[in-house]
Amino acid sequence: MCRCFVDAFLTRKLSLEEAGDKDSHYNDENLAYSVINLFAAGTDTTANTLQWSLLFMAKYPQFQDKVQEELSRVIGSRQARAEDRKNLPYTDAVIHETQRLANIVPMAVLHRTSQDVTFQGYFIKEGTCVLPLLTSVLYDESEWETPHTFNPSHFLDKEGEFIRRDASMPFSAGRRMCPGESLARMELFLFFTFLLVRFRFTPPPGVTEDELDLTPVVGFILTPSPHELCAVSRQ
Ligand code: HEM
Repeated sequence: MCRCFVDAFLTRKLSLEEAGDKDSHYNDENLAYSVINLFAAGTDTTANTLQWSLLFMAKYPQFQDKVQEELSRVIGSRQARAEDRKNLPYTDAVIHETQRLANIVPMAVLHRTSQDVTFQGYFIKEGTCVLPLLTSVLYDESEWETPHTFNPSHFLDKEGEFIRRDASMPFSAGRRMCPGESLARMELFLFFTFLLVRFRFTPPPGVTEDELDLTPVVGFILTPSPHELCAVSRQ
């Protein structure tokens, strides 16, 4: 019976051992690191992005209104399914804009050149550490109309249809870009819509929207500073 990633890994390990392969990559150390990677790379990132999305919704009620109007009109009070995304362009744009402005992995992950390279006239020696600064793309003033402001229109055309933007790369780019992108996008869509169908997010009593502070806590991942928000039932 294969219930999960760990079962699949252990089954493969066993069959390789039975076939006499004692030196495969399917060993306990790699199993532990893979599980750690899945938790570290796959849980914090999505949870953080969701925190940012709720903070943006509480701070900008005019955008929350539009998301909730679209959700009520298209799916009503039921839970969204993956296939609903194409019919929810405004909601999709809000999630993309959340990822752009939240910029949670600003320096992607450290890479090292495997050989000497000349890139755009710059010589980079083999073995040099390279940090791809995603901030430079996500906040690029030549790409975005209002790079430093939350603006879902960045991802909408004149008819209100969702548009992809090349400069939207919160998962980085190239061969080593995030392998969890499609899973993360699906999770963000399902969790965000689930919450917004059921709740209205507001600042707590006595706090204004303007007082919600978007300054991130700086670390390897940019997280929102701790906030209290109210989740008011809509049903
Ligand atoms: C909002 C969610 C997420 C964001 C913004 C994100 C972003 C990133 C970024 C920027 C990188 C670095 C890519 C590079 O080296 O240039 C990365 C790597 C990685 N991500 Fe994600 N990620 C997310 C969710 C996930 C999920 C859900 C998983 C797995 C379940 C995952 C697994 C990984 C792994 C294993 C790597 C390392 C890949 C490698 O070094 O080859 N991530 N992610």
